Amino acid sequence: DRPAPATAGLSHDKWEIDHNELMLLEELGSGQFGVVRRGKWRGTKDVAVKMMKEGTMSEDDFIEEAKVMTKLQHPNLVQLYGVCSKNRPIFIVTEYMRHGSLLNYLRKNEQSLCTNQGLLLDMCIQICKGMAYLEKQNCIHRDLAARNCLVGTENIVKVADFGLARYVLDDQYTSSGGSKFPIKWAPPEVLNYTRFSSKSDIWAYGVLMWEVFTCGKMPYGRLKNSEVVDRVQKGIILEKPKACFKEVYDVMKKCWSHLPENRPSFQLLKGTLIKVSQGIL
Ligand SMILES: CCC(=O)Nc1cccc(Nc2nc(Nc3ccc(OCCOC)cc3)ncc2F)c1
Repeated sequence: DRPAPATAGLSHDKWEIDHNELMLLEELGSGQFGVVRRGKWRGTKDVAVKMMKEGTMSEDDFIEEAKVMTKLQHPNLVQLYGVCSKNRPIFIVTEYMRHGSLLNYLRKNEQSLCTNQGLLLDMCIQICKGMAYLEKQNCIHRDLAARNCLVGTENIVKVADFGLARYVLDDQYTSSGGSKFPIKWAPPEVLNYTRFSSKSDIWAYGVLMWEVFTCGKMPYGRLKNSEVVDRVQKGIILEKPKACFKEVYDVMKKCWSHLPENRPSFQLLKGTLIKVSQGIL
């Protein structure tokens, strides 16, 4: 596993990274948390550095959580290397993924991807493996979507920002009535009671599969959030993407079972998807 970062010897916390060991390079983009830049750690290691805009997150709680998150290690999870918490803004240092967010990757490569169902299904299976690991570790993502997955070399796909949603202070983002809440990825029990679980992650995963097989379309098109809430409550689900085998759409529909207990676990889903991929390819 990863070598423990050498700290300046001041703090004996191995998740603390000395910012003097970081060289910040080009900006990669920005999220609701602040700016993300590519960086070099100890001169050689490519990293992504999320510079947390002040006031966007409950920092002390997050730093507590960082100790746990550095222990979550899986080939399909973007590895958290550590935090620079001795200064403000705090830096979150993670593994660098060359091709950026899955959503942008799907949209940019639509031509070559939308005829390659095998590759699209393989991406979904990789994400399912990462999520099955989180499920086993009792870690709920709360914001699973193609925008929060990242693409590396050789079509490797990883889940990012797992569990981070708990530390966002902006309640426009955290409350289901908020303008920035990801309504289109939320199941009925989250819309009504904000009840998150691995089964609400499963619903979001079904929407993520729909994003993958439409090569990055916006779910429910330009419908307003209130219209989407109305449809979801009535049990109206997303239509089958054109470039999608019926067997794959059947899996999406299972993820969108109205009751959480009728949805599969990621563990079960992983086996089903692998069988489907062997059957149709
Ligand atoms: C959802 C808001 C949010 O966090 N967004 C957000 C934006 C930017 C970067 C990250 N994070 C990470 N990015 C990379 N690699 C990366 C590589 C290329 C790239 O191309 C941008 C220009 O494309 C034309 C973007 C990202 N590796 C690890 C991350 F952790 C997260």
